[in-house]
Amino acid sequence: MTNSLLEDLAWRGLLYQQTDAEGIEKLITDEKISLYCGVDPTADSMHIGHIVPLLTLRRFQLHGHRPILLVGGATGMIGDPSGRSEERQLQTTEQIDKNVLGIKKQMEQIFDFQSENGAQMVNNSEWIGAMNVIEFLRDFGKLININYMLGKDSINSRLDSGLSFTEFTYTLIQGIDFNHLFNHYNCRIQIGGSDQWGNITTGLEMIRKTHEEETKAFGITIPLVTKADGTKFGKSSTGAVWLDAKKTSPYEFYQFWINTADADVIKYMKIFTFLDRVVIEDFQVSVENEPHLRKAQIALGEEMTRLIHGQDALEQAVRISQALFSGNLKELTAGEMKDAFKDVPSVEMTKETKNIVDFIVESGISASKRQAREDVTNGAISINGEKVTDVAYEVGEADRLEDEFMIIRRGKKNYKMIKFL
Ligand SMILES: N[C@@H](Cc1ccc(O)cc1)C(=O)O
Repeated sequence: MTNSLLEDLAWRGLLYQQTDAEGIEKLITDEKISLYCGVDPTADSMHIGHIVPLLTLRRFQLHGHRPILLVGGATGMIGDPSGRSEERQLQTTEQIDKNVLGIKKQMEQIFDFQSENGAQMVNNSEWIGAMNVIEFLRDFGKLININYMLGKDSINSRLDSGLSFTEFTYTLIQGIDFNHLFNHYNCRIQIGGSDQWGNITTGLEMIRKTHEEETKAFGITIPLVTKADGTKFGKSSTGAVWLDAKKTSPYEFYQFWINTADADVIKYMKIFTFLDRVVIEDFQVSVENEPHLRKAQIALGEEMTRLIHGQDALEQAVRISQALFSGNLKELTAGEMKDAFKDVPSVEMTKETKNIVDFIVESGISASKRQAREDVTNGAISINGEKVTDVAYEVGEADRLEDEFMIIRRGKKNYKMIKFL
């Protein structure tokens, strides 16, 4: 292979299927092209699984090609059956409008919109929303055979478990999108996750049937990101890892990457970061020779948190992580503290002032009064990062952060959040 972009993509493990590898290589070597990837507004934020094709598109942009970012205002109304074992719940128009805004904002962060090959954002409701049913059936439905559709994995695999006519037609809508972008934006390639193969090829079929000469449009899919231990990629202890800081805080986001297993970290660096090959190869050596330093994990956490949340949020995430590691909580603000301890067990207590010994028994920190007294005198108890060694200490207003909560620790690692009612 002589095309440096494709070589890089192959090295990163980003090429799963290509409709015509030679054709694609020739096309992007000879010309700067436009190419697209779509995201349906199924939620008001994307999660990290969504960004793999988008980051790939960004790699094309860095090589001079123009990305077209499609938000599926129309397809989101239908629901893509690809890769799903069950029919989706329909969403309301209001929900979809809200989701579209959230997703657009996140796309804007990843791409450059200013340069000569600046990204372009489109919403398929622009052309699908205006189409009437006769037009749909005559101009597009006629191009595709039922038998051809039934051959698609996304459809075939759902025939027994149930597939509505609505989701059955989804692939035609995405096909119309590709055809539309080919006609109006000279869009030559569609990129998607491996589950999008069927939808991408429907588009190519439509383009082929509506254009006389041999057409020059292609599809590329990207492999599903997997984990070496066989569990599902992209989940933290609390669920999906979202890009929206309100759903997954920058600290949690940073932690997710930092906790990557040695067996996965280099693979993720290749897929998710824009670090150069030589840099990643150095990290690979580090993972092999000095894995305890976790240099690669730290770099991955930094790259990803900076990319999605910016430098300030990254620095804050690092600060929280260090404070937790050293046990020195005094450096954290109340807000950071809340974020850092989101997952520790919590108990609810009333706001009345209480003696420390009673307080830690009642909150379940120490098992008995005798134990509690011992813990306090031994210096094993701290409130919001500050040791309390006086058994006569009265826990009160001054110990409540934001008048709402408190972090109490027994020993080195036993944290509890007290929520005041
Ligand atoms: N079907 C894609 C999203 C998409 C929608 C419309 C398109 O034209 C392209 C892609 C998905 O679910 O991930």
